[in-house]
Amino acid sequence: MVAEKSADSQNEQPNDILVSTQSVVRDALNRLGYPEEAYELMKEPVRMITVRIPVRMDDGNIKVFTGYRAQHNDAVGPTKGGVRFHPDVTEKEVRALSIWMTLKSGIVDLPYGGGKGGIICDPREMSFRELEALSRGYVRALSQVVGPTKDIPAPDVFTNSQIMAWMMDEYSRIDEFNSPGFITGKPIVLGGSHGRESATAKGVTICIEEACKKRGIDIKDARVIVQGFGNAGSFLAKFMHDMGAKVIAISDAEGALHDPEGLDIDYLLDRRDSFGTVTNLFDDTISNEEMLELDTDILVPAAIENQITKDNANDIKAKIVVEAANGPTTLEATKILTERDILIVPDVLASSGGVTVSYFEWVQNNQGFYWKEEEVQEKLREVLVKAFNNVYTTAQNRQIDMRLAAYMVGVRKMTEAARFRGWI
Ligand SMILES: NC(=O)C1=CN([C@@H]2O[C@H](COP(=O)(O)OP(=O)(O)OC[C@H]3O[C@@H](n4cnc5c(N)ncnc54)[C@H](O)[C@@H]3O)[C@@H](O)[C@H]2O)C=CC1
Ligand SMILES: O=C(O)CCC(=O)C(=O)O
Repeated sequence: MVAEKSADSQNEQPNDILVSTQSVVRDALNRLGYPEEAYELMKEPVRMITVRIPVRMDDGNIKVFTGYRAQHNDAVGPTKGGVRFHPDVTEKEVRALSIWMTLKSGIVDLPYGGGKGGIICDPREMSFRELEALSRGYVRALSQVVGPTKDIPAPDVFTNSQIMAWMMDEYSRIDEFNSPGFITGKPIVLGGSHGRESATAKGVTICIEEACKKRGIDIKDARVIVQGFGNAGSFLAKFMHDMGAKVIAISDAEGALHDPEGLDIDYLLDRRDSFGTVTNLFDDTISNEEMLELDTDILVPAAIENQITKDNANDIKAKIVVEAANGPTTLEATKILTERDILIVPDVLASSGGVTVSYFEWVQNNQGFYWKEEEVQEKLREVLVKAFNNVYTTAQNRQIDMRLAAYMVGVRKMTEAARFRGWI
């Protein structure tokens, strides 16, 4: 098949996450023998919406924020994925993130396509009232194209259950109907699911357990480094600590903490703020860059994109890299790590616990009957163990890395659904 250059690849940057995602999607579809149309459909979201949201700030002035929602593909079912509030959000990033959501849903076999949203803002510098106005404004701007059977948002970087609650309330007012299934990651009293808050980290933990079995590592003796101390990273550090591993370093946007004897995770959890910042309370910090290169058994990037690149991949000392964050490792770095026999458990598999329990939440909202925490945990484990082994076996059988294997597993469901619908 001819490898045509996409419009984006003409301005290709080495760490351009959309271009690199498209190239792995193309490779996966080619290896599965799908025609070029499948790639044409998969390479971009079917719908990309830009919204402008005016918010009266506390100083009395109006500030107009830009937000995005990408709906990648709804061949399988409604689109689904988180909304991030971050100053570095870009349209291109949201497009790539929506493709990853389609892949995740395919890997864990959910009845969804991928979606993703973002607003360019810094919630760390906004008041509670301003954040509420922004969250409600985003939903008003998108109300015609989202909904429990169309596109279902959820939390992501710097958004949380309170923001989901405001968004659900705004949608319910517009819809003139109480609509808990419009959004997931809600507080329990508003129809949230037990286990959703820690679900991403729980899914990462299950992947670490499975990866350790493959590489003969005992978690009880293992040293772990976690980049990012927010929803994904802090719960993960706690789970690893409780399983007897030594969490020797953690970080946030301001820096990193390192103790070769193991950090006091319960103390750090107690002191972190709602944006996952804790290192600012300490003097003896190191940089995120230094932390990634420390000697360890397991490295979990759980913050942002493009953290492991060709510039530091040769200095990574971990035996296993498990990607809790979306897109933390570039393709060049993936190649280097794989050549060095470091096992990478890719984001679209490792972080799929979040959307899996979001699906459980949506199912519970739709049926109006709620499950116990143990039931959620049991179902999550079953889904993730199966997904991990499916991807691992694909990688072994085809002699390819886990990222490409995960994409091969992930693209299949959407492509088959599109074919049956007669779209390709
Ligand atoms: N929350 C969820 O359910 C899911 C999250 N993810 C991914 O996990 C990653 C983290 O998300 P959350 O934990 O939800 O976000 P969060 O907002 O709860 O925490 C983000 C953490 O990353 C840190 N951080 C931000 N910028 C950084 C930088 N430049 N360098 C180092 N650290 C930095 C923050 O200080 C904070 O500790 C993201 O890639 C997100 O897309 C993936 C699947 C689901
Ligand atoms: O819980 C969800 O629906 C989506 C989570 C998400 O945005 C992600 O996995 O990146």
